[in-house]
Amino acid sequence: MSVQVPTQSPPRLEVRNLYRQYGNRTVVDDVSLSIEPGQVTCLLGPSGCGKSTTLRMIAGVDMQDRGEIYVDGKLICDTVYRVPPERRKIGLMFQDFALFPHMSVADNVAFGLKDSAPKKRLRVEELMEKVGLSWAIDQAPHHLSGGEQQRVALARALAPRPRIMLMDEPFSGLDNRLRDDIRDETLALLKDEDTAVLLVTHEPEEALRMADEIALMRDGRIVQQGSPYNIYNAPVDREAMAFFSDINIIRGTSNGALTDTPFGQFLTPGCAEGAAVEIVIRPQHLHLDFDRAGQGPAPTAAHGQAALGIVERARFMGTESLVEFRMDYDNSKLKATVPNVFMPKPGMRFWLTLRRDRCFVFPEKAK
Ligand SMILES: Nc1ncnc2c1ncn2[C@@H]1O[C@H](COP(=O)(O)OP(=O)(O)OP(=O)(O)O)[C@@H](O)[C@H]1O
Repeated sequence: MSVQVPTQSPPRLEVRNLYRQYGNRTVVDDVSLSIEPGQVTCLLGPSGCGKSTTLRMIAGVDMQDRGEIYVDGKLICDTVYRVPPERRKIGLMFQDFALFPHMSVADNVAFGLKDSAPKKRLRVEELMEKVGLSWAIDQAPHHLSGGEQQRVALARALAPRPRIMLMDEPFSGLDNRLRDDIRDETLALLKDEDTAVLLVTHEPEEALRMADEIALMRDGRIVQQGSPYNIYNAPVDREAMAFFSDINIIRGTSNGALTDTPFGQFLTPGCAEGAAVEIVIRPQHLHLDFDRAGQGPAPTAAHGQAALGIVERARFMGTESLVEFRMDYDNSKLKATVPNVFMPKPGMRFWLTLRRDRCFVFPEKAK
C-alpha cells in the first residue's frame, strides 16, 4: 500500500539569506522571509536599517551579493540567474506614486495591461469600482485629490494581477485621517486579490495595524519576526520593546537567580551573580496609589512592593495622561500613563507598583 504524503504549496515569496554591501558596509545582512498569498508582512525598522534595499532586490532593481529569491517555489534571482524586473509578476507602490499626468485615470490604470481593449476596459472598471472611484474613470489625474490619486495608483499596481505587491511607505504622503481609511481599504483589496504583500514602514502603528506578520529590522538584520501581538508582547530585547512605545528601566544586580529592586525581587534565572540587569516596563503598566500618611499599599503577588515617587510633571495627551515621577529611592525618573484626565500637581507623592506580568527582564547592554 502506498502512503500519500501531503504536498504543501511553496510560499508565494521566499527570500533566503540576502546580503548587500555598499562599499565595505553591509546594509542587508542575512535577511530571510517568506510570505503566503493574501498575507501582509511588514518590514519595520528605523531609517537606514536596510528595508528599501531589501525591497529593491526583490523587485529586481538592485542586485544582492549573496542569497536567493523564489516566487511560488521558482528561483527568480540568485547571484548568477536573474529574471528581469518586468517579468517577476511583482507590483510596486511607493510614496511618490506619480500618475502619468497626460493620460486619463483609465489609461493610467490600464498602463501595464497587455489584453485587448475591451478586456482592459473591463479590468479597469472592476478595479475602479473596488477603489470606489468609478465616477473618476475618464477624468484627468490632476482633477483628483491626493487620496484619490493614491487609490488610482493602487488600482494601477493591481491591474496586471501581481502575485506579490511591494510597498515602500506608500501612505506617508497622506494626512492622518485619510491615511487610516486608505490603509484599511488597501488592505481589504489586497486580501481580496489574494496578493502577497511586503510593506516597508518605519512606523510601528502602521505595522501593528496592517501586518499579519512583522519582521523587525535593525542594522541590516531581522532581529525578530512574528505576529504583531507577539512582537509587541514578547520583545526580544530592550530596543525591540522601545521601538513600539516609551519604556521605563529599573536597574538591578543579579544575586544568583534573583534581582532585588525597590519594587521587590524579580526572578532572573540564567543571569550570572553580580550581572547588571534591566527590568523594563511600559508606562501603561505602572500602577499609582495615593500616599496615606507615608504608607503605601501592602505588597501583592501581582504588583510586588510599592516605591515612592514625587510628581515632576503631568501632561494631558488626548486619551490618556502622562505623569513623570522622580523616584524617592535613587532620584531616577519613571513615567506612568493613566487613562483620561489625571493631572496631579508637581510635588505630590504617589506609591508606584509594577504589573509584574508586564515586566521584561533583559541583561544590561554593554556600554
Ligand atoms: N545605492 C547606494 N549606495 C550607497 N549606499 C546606499 C545606497 N542605497 C542605500 N544605501 C545606504 O544603505 C543603508 C540602507 O538604506 P535603505 O534605503 O535600505 O534604508 P531604509 O531602512 O529603507 O531607510 P529609510 O526608511 O530612511 O528609507 C543606508 O545607510 C543608505 O544610506
